Parts: sequence; structure tokens; C-alpha cells
Amino acid sequence: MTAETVNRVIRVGTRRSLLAKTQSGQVADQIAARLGVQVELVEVVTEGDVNQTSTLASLGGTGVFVSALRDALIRGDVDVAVHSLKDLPTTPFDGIALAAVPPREDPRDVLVARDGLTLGELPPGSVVATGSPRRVAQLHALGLGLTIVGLRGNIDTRLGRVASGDVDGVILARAGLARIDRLDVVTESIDPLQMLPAPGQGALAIECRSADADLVADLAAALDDAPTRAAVTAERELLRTLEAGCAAPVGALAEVAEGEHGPEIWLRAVAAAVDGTVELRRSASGPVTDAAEIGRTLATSMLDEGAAALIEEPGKQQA
Ligand SMILES: NCc1[nH]cc(CCC(=O)O)c1CC(=O)O
Repeated sequence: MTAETVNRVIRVGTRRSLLAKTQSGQVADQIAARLGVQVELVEVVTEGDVNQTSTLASLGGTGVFVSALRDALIRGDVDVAVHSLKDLPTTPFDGIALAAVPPREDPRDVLVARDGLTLGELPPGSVVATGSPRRVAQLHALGLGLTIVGLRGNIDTRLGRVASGDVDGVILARAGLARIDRLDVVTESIDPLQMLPAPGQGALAIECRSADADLVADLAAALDDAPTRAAVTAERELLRTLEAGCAAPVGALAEVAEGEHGPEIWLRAVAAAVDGTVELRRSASGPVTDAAEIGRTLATSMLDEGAAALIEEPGKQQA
């Protein structure tokens, strides 16, 4: 670690939802333990948190959760920002570095349904809530005759819809439930063969000012996980090349495993019509050092097969 970092108090900015505070708190603890520095959590209020009535699209998309934290970084109010990586726009932000991507949680989506039911056990006409076009598209494509309704709010609000009997089930990211220790409510972890997660799902992004070069280097050395970094690089490069935002019906999952000639990456992706009538599922693999290229190449061939028509921004919410 650099001498410059040792005597600093590192201020870690966090949104104020339970999930945000939990994941920022865990990262803050790791920074304190591994860098041997003092760490302070600073709450930053974002418009996405305050305004629960407008749709995310009308607020400017998922960016509303990210930009307030980045503004606080640029202003120097905080030194580190922790985001859910899947909420980060794919375009880099001037002056901000993605210093570390820690080991990823299980990236799958899960069903939380009444009476312990799985997707296959929900009778036709069952009502499943999700606001994510990516999840809506893949649910419809399963052909189970489910009725899909919208959903917003924090995890507790979402789980409340099932508990109250308002809906038969909701779809959530497993990682969010894992971080707040609520895996007990999961009734099925959905196989990526049926539902590919959002690019970056289950991973965290640890950002700081690019100019804070010592901190960038120290965070990378202490917290970055190379296989996770490679996987999310491939997924996000695919998303960027498709020119799809985080609200597009696009799923992607890359996994790294030891191959014959070193570590290899295997990327699966889907672009789908929100009504589930068309689903384009493709995959590609290669050496882990080519992660970005593999994402770009797979996206290009999916565009050649007509992906663009499927992923026009539906103007709904992310996830
Ligand atoms: N869509 C919002 C969002 N952004 C990050 C997570 C938590 C899980 C993660 O880190 O991927 C969630 C909740 C969800 O999708 O259920």
C-alpha cells in the first residue's frame, strides 16, 4: 500500500437504502481491514431514492442512482463510491475510475413465490411482478401463461407484494437478497438457461477519483477480483456494442474457468422481444484476456441476426 493512503480517513459514499448501506458497509469494512486505514460511511441521497412515484425512465434511467454518488466523488465529499455494477451506465464517466470489482455473488435471478412454489409449479394465470423488460421478456418466452405486472421500490416493498397476497410471485436478483441476509424467502433460483441475468448482476463497482491515483492502486490491489473483472467486462462490452441501456431486454452472463491453454471465458447472451415472441440466445468463448473482444464480437453477430429490433429502449424500468 502507498504511504499516502495510510494516514487518510477514507470516506465511503453510500445510498441510504438497506441494500446500499449493507453492501457499502461490507466494502468499507474490507477497505479498513485490508488497507489498515480509518473508514467513514457517508450517506448520499439520490433522486431515485426520494422520488418513488415517477418511473425510473422519466427520471433518466438507472443513472439517477449512480450520478449523485459520482457527483459527491467529484466534489470531494466522499473518496469512494460503491454501486451495484449492473446499475452503472456502460459509458465511462470523466474523472472517475472503476478501481475494483470484488468477487461476484451468485448472479442468478430468483423467484419469491407464495407457498414455496417454483416457476413450473405456478398455475397458468398466476401473477408475477417485475418491472424489468429483460425479466418480462424471458418470463413470457417460457410460455407458462403467467400474467406479468410491474413492480418498483426497495426489496422490502417488493417482498411485501407476495406476503400480502397481492401477487403470486416476484423476481429479484439473488445477490441483493444474499447481501441483506434474506435468502430464506427464495423459492427458486432460476437457471440461466431460462433467464439470463442483467450484465454485471451480482457484482459491485468500487469507484474513486481517477486523480486519486494512490487510492485507485490500493483499492485495485486489495479488492479487485480478476475473473469477476473479466466476466463483467465481457458482459458490459456486449451491452455497449448492442447500444442497449440497462432498461433493454438484454441478459448476459460470463463465467471464467480453467481451460487447456489457461483461463477461458464463456459468455452467454439473450436479446428478446418484451412480449416473449422472439428470443435470440447466443454464446461465445475464448481466452480470458480477450474478454472485451468476445463481448464485442458476440454483440456484432447478434446485431447481424436482428437483435437491434428487439432491444429498442422500451421506456420502462431497469433491473
Ligand atoms: N434493479 C435494481 C438492483 N440493482 C442491484 C440490485 C441487487 C443485486 C445486484 O447487485 O445485482 C437490484 C435489485 C434487483 O434487481 O432485484
